[in-house]
Amino acid sequence: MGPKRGGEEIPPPNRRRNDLFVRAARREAVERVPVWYMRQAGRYDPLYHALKGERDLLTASRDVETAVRITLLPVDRLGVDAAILYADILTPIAGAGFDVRFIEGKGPVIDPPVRGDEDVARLRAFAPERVSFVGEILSALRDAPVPVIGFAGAPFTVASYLLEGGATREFRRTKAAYLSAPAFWHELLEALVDLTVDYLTYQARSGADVLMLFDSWVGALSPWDYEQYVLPYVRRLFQGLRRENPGHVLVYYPGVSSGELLPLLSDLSVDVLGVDWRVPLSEAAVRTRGRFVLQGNYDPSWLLAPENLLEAYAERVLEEGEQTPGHIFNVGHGLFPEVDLGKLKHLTDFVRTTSAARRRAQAKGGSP
Ligand SMILES: Cc1c2[nH]c(c1CCC(=O)O)Cc1[nH]c(c(CCC(=O)O)c1C)Cc1[nH]c(c(CCC(=O)O)c1C)Cc1[nH]c(c(C)c1CCC(=O)O)C2
Repeated sequence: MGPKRGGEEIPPPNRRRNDLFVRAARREAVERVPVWYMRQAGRYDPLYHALKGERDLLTASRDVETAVRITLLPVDRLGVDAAILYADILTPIAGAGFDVRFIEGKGPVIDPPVRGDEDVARLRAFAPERVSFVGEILSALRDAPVPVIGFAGAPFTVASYLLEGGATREFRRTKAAYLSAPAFWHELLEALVDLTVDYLTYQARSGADVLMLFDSWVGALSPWDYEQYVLPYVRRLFQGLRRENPGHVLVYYPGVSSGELLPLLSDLSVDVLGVDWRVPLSEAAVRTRGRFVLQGNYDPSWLLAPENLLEAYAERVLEEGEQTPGHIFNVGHGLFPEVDLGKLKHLTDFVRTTSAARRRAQAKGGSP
């Protein structure tokens, strides 16, 4: 029998054939830099579209067999060192009974959006069993060759979809909520923190090795607002996750244009911090006082460059990564559908072989 927590049996950890990602996240010695990509599910890959068919994302991800195959697709096609659950940050929001739709070219739409306390009550009534397909997908991935990343949206980023009803550039309703209805904002973010701790803990118990929190849009805030209206919830969320899942790797991605927020994050209880491409990794390490392994931060648009240039950029990112406490290669924000599968495979191979050669040269004491 495994250990118990809260009266519930905790399954033993998974054994992966390739555990490079987890070792790098724990700052153990690695023979090369692990690599995976945000939004790697495969919109650049015709096989992804064939597996998904005419279904929308939420419908396709409820089909456990399809979701498992899509989760593993980039592992097979690209040779990445981690797989990420095929779901969305709005999966639990749909599970809580909100009408969430993905509209081609527009992104997610929530209609009607959140307006009052009854919506907060709906979030409070969510239990992970309402999205039991997520648990089934992760259980089916216990034999996967690489670590599996479970994830959720962070309270601010999810609140912005809930309040705006969809994507926005200005975040006016979201900012109005914390500025002019702080009690409501507090109730909403508290509800999202609790929901997210439960949901990610459920993912860990179901088989996820890594728990990642996407806060893609916090870069829209000033450091003052972030510190006052968002950071306390992020902090509490990670404290809860650490308490419930002490053996799991925790990752925070503060998203696009978050460079000015980095100094505020250095005391967060996480192992890995995702960085966008606007800040060099060496500088991100200074801003976070060397507290984290850094993940990133290749501009996905560099994949539009010819292969020699695309390699030069990758080498630059690898060099920067060597000036941090540890590096996991990734894009600074998600891959987009126009990315060429062949070029992405080329980049992946390049990162694998180049970082291995650099490590070997360093071990011999020479310069790479
Ligand atoms: C902000 C955000 C969302 N979703 C997510 C974030 C955080 C990361 C980020 O900043 O990119 C996270 C996400 N969404 C999806 C995954 C799983 C697999 C993967 O990373 O490849 C993950 C980790 C599937 C998805 N989620 C979505 C798709 C594309 C639509 C589809 O294939 O049906 C996928 C594969 C749709 C989605 N979902 C969301 C948007 C803005 C969009 C549409 C925009 C776009 O097209 O790029 C919300």
